[in-house]
Amino acid sequence: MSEALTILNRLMETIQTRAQERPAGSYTTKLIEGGVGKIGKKVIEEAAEVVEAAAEEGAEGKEHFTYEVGDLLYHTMVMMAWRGVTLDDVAAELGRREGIGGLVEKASRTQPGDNPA
Ligand SMILES: N=c1c2ncn([C@@H]3O[C@H](COP(=O)(O)OP(=O)(O)OP(=O)(O)O)[C@@H](O)[C@H]3O)c2ncn1[C@@H]1O[C@H](COP(=O)(O)O)[C@@H](O)[C@H]1O
Repeated sequence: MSEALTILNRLMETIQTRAQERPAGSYTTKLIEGGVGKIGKKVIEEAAEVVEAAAEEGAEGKEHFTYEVGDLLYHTMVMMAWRGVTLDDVAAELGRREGIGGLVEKASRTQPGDNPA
């Protein structure tokens, strides 16, 4: 397994354990106990910060963008744990989509007479 996947798996395990055991003094516990409202607020906030940082130029901008993507991934993974969805579940969904172009998939959902987006 790549180093990146090892770290993502380890982080997910930590988050899932926090979600089960709810230790005091854990930020993950606070998020999980706040439910979809609290976690969702952070996911939206971090997504906006990712978009903002993506426009920043240079090596510093890239570093900031990478930092914000880390925040977004962490908070999305907390939402997954709260919802009982695993990394394997999401990977399986992405695997199911492999080879199906986005535009082809969209066309398959579009009914004749629909207003093209
Ligand atoms: N990867 C992360 C991680 N990434 C980001 N964060 C936290 O996410 C928050 C990001 O929110 P902001 O940048 O908006 O900072 P803030 O203003 O302090 O946040 P708010 O108080 O407004 O929610 C910060 O508190 C970060 O520390 C994380 N907190 C925890 N982890 C991982 O989760 C593990 C368990 O953490 P605890 O549950 O806290 O023990 C840690 O060992 C890490 O591996």
